[in-house]
Amino acid sequence: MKAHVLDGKAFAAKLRVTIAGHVAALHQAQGIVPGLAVVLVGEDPASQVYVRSKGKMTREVGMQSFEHRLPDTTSEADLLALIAQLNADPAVHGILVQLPLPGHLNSDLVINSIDPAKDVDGFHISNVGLLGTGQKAMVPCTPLGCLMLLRDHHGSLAGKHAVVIGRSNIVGKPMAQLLLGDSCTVTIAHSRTADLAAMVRQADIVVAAVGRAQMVPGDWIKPGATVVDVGINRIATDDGGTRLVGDVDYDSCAAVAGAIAPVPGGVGPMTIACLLANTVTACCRANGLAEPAGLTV
Ligand SMILES: Nc1nc2c(c(=O)[nH]1)N[C@@H](CN(C=O)c1ccc(C(=O)N[C@@H](CCC(=O)O)C(=O)O)cc1)CN2
Repeated sequence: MKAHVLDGKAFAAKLRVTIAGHVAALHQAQGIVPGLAVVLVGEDPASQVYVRSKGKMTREVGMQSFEHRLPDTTSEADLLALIAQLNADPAVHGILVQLPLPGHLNSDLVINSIDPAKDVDGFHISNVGLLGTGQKAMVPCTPLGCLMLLRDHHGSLAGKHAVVIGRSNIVGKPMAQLLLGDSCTVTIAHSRTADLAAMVRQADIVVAAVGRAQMVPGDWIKPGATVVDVGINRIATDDGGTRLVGDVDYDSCAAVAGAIAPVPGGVGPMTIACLLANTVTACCRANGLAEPAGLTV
């Protein structure tokens, strides 16, 4: 059996077309243009690529993009002052601080200084609490993208056993909350889980977000299970170059799974599309307007 491929690239492209329609309608009916501010501190090469892509796609769907690039010597006080300015700016509906931040900056402090209503990453402690208690929140983009792919493939997820490998605040924990919200039975596993292979073999849905290249082999996967790979790992190739791989060993997992989200082209593109979706949602909430259906949970 060869697994069905969950094509995040195609899904994200369609979602961006839908978002562009909502942005145009907001402009026409209300004279409002949603605005997204992205803050990059330092020169991490991968972060620079993601931030460039975010700006480009923001503009492509018709929203305003505000980019702030700060040197890696930026003090915490200066970064907090910029966030305070963006919090107060009515043209800015969404604020995102690209992670990771340079080591001298306290990420928790910085994230929690963002107005929760503009926290389109869904990382602010208020949004974490709202999501965890089943209330209306801003939902982290990568887990939201995974959930959209899973719902699109399965319809209802109720009763399925989902094993999330990884316990990060960005992916693992919010992913588990979202799957619980869809009535899955959820196990959060991690590098210190006893007999991880046996645990993963019980899963109808595996979400791998552990940050270790090709860690999950095909013989950990229950035949027919759905595998969502969140990993982004660059590994060396024999010809001296590099290539991107996920946290699962694609070929052996695809041979056993019923469906699989690949790397690249699976969850990654969904992350940015969901960021744009969250910005439209934040803009509608800020203006007391009905939220378009299908952009969040
Ligand atoms: N503030 C945030 N920081 C980070 C987040 C986040 O959601 N918020 N997530 C990641 C990085 N990220 C977005 O910021 C991101 C990662 C990957 C992709 C993507 O499209 N990947 C492509 C491959 C791209 C490549 O070739 O390198 C794919 O998987 O197909 C988009 C966004 C950490 N920081």
